[in-house]
Amino acid sequence: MTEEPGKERSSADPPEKARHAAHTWEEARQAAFDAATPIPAGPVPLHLALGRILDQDVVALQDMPHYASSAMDGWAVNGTGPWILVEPGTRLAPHQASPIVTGGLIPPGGKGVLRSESAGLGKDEDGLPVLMTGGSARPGEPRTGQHIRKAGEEALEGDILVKAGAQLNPAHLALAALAGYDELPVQGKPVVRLLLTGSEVIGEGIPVPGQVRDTFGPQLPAVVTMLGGIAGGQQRIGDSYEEWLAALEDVVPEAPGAPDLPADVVITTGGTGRSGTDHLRDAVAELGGRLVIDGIAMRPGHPAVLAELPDGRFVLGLPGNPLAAMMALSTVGAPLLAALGHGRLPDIQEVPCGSIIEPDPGRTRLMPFRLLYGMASPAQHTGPGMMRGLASADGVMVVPPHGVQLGELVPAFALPWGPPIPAPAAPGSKAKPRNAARPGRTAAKTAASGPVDWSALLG
Ligand SMILES: Nc1nc2c(c(=O)[nH]1)N[C@H]1C(S)=C(S)[C@@H](COP(=O)(O)OP(=O)(O)OC[C@H]3O[C@@H](n4cnc5c(N)ncnc54)[C@H](O)[C@@H]3O)O[C@H]1N2
Ligand code: MOO
Repeated sequence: MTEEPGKERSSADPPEKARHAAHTWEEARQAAFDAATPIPAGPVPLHLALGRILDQDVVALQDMPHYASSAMDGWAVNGTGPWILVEPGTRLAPHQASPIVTGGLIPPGGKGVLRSESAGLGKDEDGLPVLMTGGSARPGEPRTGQHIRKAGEEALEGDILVKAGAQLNPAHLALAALAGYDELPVQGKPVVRLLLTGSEVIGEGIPVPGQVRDTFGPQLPAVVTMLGGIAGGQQRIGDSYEEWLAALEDVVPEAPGAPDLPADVVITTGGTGRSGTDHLRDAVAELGGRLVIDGIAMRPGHPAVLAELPDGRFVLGLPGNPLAAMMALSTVGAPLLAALGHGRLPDIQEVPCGSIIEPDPGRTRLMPFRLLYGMASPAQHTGPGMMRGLASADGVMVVPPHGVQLGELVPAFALPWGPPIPAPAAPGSKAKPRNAARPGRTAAKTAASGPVDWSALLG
């Protein structure tokens, strides 16, 4: 059941930090998915519409092109030459011409365009300037309609230019612009702003003792995008309650170029603990928000929080420890962004486990793994504050509290940036090293008698 402590609290009645009922890992994913409804479709400016799913057909608002124009630099002419020259834009009577450039509006009475390289200027018997064919002109040039782009030759008013459901590519955007659109109706997609907290966190350079380099700024916008969100910029704050409160009221992106769209989700990093410097829950409560998830029985990432503010924004509180944060993002953020973006609850696959993993009663462990001979071996360097193990991982095992036996199938998920988890071998077939059939190799002898723990090979 979802606990909602924020609802009963007021700022005069500070929340009790120590008490909360953690969701199981499975409950937390489902609760995050169920908390959100798909964001309705709406118009977005063309420059932000790339990759979005078109919600309604784009139709031609008028004939395209909407006026007849010249396809060549030269002369708009009426009838046969020689032609008397008149001012550009005036109606052409038979045997009259006026200069025109490529794309120029064909004047009334213009029947064709004589290319500049097919034309020559001369004088008539009265000594007045006239235009004649010459140069590379072919006999009969220009024919009626020659080198004129007719109105409506690309589309007639009302024609469907792009069908609803298309994922908008750059050419779609150009076509919409050509048709006169400034914005397009697209399916909703969550805009995610990041609030990175911690006065010890520095954004550049080599950290001295007591400082840490920010791991979230370089990775979270990309991961948010991979999970189907729109990275909407980020703000950094220190550790004071006032900063937390002000920023949660309105995250002001510092990153230049962030799309100027209201946030649907604010992802915070740090401050999920229960010490005097951890303010997430208090700030959410003071803003009148409700906690959807307050802790998950998993490791790492157990202090993760999901809250909903009265204005409808979700706040996803990731723990400060970098690996813990990524595991919390995979558990809560991925389902939340999927639900907001019209998607399904992300899939969980199974992979044969390449090690014995002892029980850890009461909590799920999320273990980045490496695939060795088709089996998942826990990666090294996977402390909650580390990134090295995740950086080389092939996926993440979801190890149940009762542990896993060697060779047993264990639930697993792919990394947003990684390859899909390979389908496990058919029942009855044994996971074997690729060289198992070759005689004389140690692997061949051992694989024949059952699964082998290859994790010692991981460096
Ligand atoms: N007494 C207890 N202490 C802690 C518990 C607990 O149950 N009882 N849980 C631990 C676990 S597990 C986690 S996870 C963290 C949660 O910490 P917070 O979310 O409050 O985060 P901070 O305390 O602000 O930072 C934790 C850690 O992460 C580093 N950090 C913060 N931001 C960044 C960043 N942008 N890039 C890299 N590293 C970052 C920060 O320096 C800290 O080292 O609480 C444990 N403690
Ligand atoms: O579980 Mo914490 O979330 O270890 O790092």
